[in-house]
Amino acid sequence: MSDRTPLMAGNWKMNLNHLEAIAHVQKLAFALADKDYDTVEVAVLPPFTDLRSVQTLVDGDKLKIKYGAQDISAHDSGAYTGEISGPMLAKLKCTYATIGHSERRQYHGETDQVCNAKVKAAYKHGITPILCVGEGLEVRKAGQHVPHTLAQVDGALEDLPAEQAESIVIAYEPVWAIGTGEVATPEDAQEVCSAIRKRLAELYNKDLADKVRIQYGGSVKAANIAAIMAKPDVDGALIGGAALDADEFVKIVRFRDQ
Ligand SMILES: O=C(CO)COP(=O)(O)O
Repeated sequence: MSDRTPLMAGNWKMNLNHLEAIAHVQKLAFALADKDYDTVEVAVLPPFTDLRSVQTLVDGDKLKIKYGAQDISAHDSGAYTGEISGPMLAKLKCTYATIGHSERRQYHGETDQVCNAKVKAAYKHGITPILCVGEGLEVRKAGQHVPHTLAQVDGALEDLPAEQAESIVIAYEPVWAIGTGEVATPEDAQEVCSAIRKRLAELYNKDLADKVRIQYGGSVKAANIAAIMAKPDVDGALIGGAALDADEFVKIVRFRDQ
């Protein structure tokens, strides 16, 4: 048993406006008992426009739910229309910023180099990156999923000091399992998560690698989370569709009760 606290994070993607966000977080707060947070860390990753509302709710009611952004700019300020900076997210007391989600890589051309700059920008402002990596279907069919994913890890962590890398969260999200209902097997998840941990030991050291939380993401539901979490190198999940249903998300958080 590792002493890593699992992180269950709901990536809402482009869903739930700020009013819906308030209702949703209230439902989570109501359904989760204090003891749930002792064994599992719970986070929501809403759209930018919801963050202020979520912050107000979490602060006002002293909720233990953490929150973060789905992206972060590599720049601190300036002429970058449409972008949201680290200082802005830090001001909203975001704990996390998702970086390099496959949808950002696919639709917004984010490269490993861009991810690397964003990881550094997050740390500069005290925000913990949730770095997303994972292969598409063609790469998986060619049996290249491990080297492909490790190359993404290498690229995003380039020149990142150990003091920062030790707190990073890495989410292994095979693209073919995202939003498709086709979940990776627990063995698939373990294979890549353990390869990522070994790579962290090579890039840094074993102590650091043993501290880093590595999540699985891709069609996670209450019905499959327990089997995935039973694998030794899986330290939580990044949940898309199922996180939009508060009851389902709470069941995922309580995977140990199943
Ligand atoms: O992309 C994901 C989380 O970041 C996974 O999405 P789904 O859980 O909807 O497959």
